[in-house]
Amino acid sequence: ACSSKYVLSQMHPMWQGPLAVPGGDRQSPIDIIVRKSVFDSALKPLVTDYDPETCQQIWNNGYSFLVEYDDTTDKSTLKGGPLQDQFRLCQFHFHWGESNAWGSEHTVDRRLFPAELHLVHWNSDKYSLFEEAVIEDNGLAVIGVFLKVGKRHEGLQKLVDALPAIRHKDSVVEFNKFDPACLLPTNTDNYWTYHGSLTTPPLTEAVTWIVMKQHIEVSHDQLAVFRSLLFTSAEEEVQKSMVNNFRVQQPLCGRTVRSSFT
Ligand SMILES: COc1ccc2c(ccc[n+]2C(=O)c2ccc(S(N)(=O)=O)cc2)c1
Ligand SMILES: [Zn+2]
Repeated sequence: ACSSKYVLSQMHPMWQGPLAVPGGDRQSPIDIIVRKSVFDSALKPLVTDYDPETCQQIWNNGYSFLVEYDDTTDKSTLKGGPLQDQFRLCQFHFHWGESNAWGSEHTVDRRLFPAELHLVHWNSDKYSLFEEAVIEDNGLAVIGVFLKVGKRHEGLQKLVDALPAIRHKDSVVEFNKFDPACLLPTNTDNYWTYHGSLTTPPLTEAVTWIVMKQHIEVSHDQLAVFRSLLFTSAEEEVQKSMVNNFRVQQPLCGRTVRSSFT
């Protein structure tokens, strides 16, 4: 597991702050301006190889909910695409809005989506722990997938059914045999990629972002269950709905966004 060790207290739920990292010139998320992205024929297809047996738990960290994977071996990996090394899946989570009108972190030509999935991986060729990788330039690779409201996503339902058990911050339940590949779009060959950062504290500029061009569809009711989660722990008297847990777009600062497609 890659994030359960972290105390997330520094991550105030409504935190979307102007908080910039000193000298932070490669922050995320960004607006992807399609006509300004540069086609790179050297970009390869993504190669994901996820083992559902490595799925361990699902928990509410007070900012989103995370599905964590055993990343002590190379059983669930990502390579190819823009990556030179092999990366290990450690967790996936989502960002969403209080309404279907917004919620994603990245935007495409300023278009907002109701939610965005992040599959978080760390470079296991170069580092031996997530904690080491998270502070290195080429330490992390995060796949971003946009969610649109439409037909029900059968694969997502198993995850949605587990959410009521983790309504409050810091609640954890065992969660096994979930194959995150079912959350990827049918076409994973078309993506944008750029160098950026974590979108929550510690905002480290360690991420090779791989944002899928094709979205996935989930039902309105499935997304409504995301919004039934709470930022607050069971002890707090005022309960706050977990919504709008996204960061605002950050300056591109001269970075180039490459595309794997024309
Ligand atoms: C070194 O201290 C850390 C390191 C990482 C922490 C973290 C707290 C929360 C999330 N993380 C994360 O791992 C994390 C944060 C954001 C993202 S995101 N939204 O995919 O950019 C992915 C992963 C603290
Ligand atoms: Zn995220």
